[in-house]
Amino acid sequence: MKISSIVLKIIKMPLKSPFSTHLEKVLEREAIIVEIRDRDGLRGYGEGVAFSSPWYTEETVKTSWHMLKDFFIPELKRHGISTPVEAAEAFKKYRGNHMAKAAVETALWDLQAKRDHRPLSRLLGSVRESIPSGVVVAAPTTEEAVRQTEAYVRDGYKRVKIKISPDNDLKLVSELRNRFPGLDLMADANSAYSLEDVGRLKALDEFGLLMLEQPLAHDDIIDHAKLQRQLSTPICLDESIGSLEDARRAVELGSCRVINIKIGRVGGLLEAMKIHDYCYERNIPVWCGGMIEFGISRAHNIALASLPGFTIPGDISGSDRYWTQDIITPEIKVNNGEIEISRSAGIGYDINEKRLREVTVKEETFAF
Ligand SMILES: O=C(O)CCC(=O)c1ccccc1C(=O)O
Ligand SMILES: [Mg+2]
Repeated sequence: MKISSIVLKIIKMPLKSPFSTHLEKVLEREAIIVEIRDRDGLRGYGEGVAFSSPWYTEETVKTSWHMLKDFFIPELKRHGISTPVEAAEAFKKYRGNHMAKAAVETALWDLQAKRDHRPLSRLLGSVRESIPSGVVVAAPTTEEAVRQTEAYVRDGYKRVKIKISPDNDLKLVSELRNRFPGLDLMADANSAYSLEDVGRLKALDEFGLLMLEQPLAHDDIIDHAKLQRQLSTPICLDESIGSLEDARRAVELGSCRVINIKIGRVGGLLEAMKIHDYCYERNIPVWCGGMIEFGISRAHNIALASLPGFTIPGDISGSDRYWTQDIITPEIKVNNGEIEISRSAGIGYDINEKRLREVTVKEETFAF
């Protein structure tokens, strides 16, 4: 199997409603689509999940494009690499830029599974038929958050995550708890707190949250360990975990009891699976994080989240959570809180070429 060409695209689409956090208000999503074609005519797809500005991690759409064009695609070409495991190995010599690496690596996983005529979930080792679906509420006011939560619970979502900061935490969490006493509810702070807020965070212990995600700094595991010792609510780390080594250090220090795995944040599916395996052996629950993504990345997330250690519903919602129309067909649907795993080869969804064309703002082809 040899790669014949790689096509990079930037797409842009407005969100159905704003995604509000204390760090950023996302109104519109740009992403990079990677299409890898082989000499037999098969096509593998990946999605670069960096945002337009570096508010969540240091990468952006533009830095990802630069890394892909000037380093990662030439690296594949130079060494005749066509498998995801070889690509992950070759990319190790370049520091960081995990989302750009994952965009290519995930496209190669899709291609590999299509070559093998198997669903990607099966290639990764899953036997599940469906996965439970969770949703994120990131509304600008408590009233709006309550309204959205009601609608998502009615739609069947099995777990709701809210975004909190010192500006809204106790009001929002207590209001939702009053209205939905039995709901599987968790809160993500995206580093809105410091150890000085330990009193505020201890007050949240009363509300039976499934977990508290990334309360402290994005690059910290020391203070999180100090905080975890004072909280009964499990801490889940997101931003702090960029690799298996990060996960090992955080677990050994007691910085968290749960890990959010995002394929883009950790540099690809291979590293994501290594973190899963490490946690699975130690009975540490993991779940699959979300990046307000389009259907290609969502499909890769579904395959990953079908592995046995993913015991908590992830931030994997239906295509209609954010988009009036997705770039894949069929769109991802949530039925009774579950997403069925496609039985088709690869990611299991086709590209909606017409929709993709409509939203493409930049395109470049690299011949091999
Ligand atoms: O994809 C989703 O549904 C939202 C997931 C989410 O909360 C999120 C979205 C963008 C950036 C960071 C985060 C996060 O988990 O911290
Ligand atoms: Mg998070």
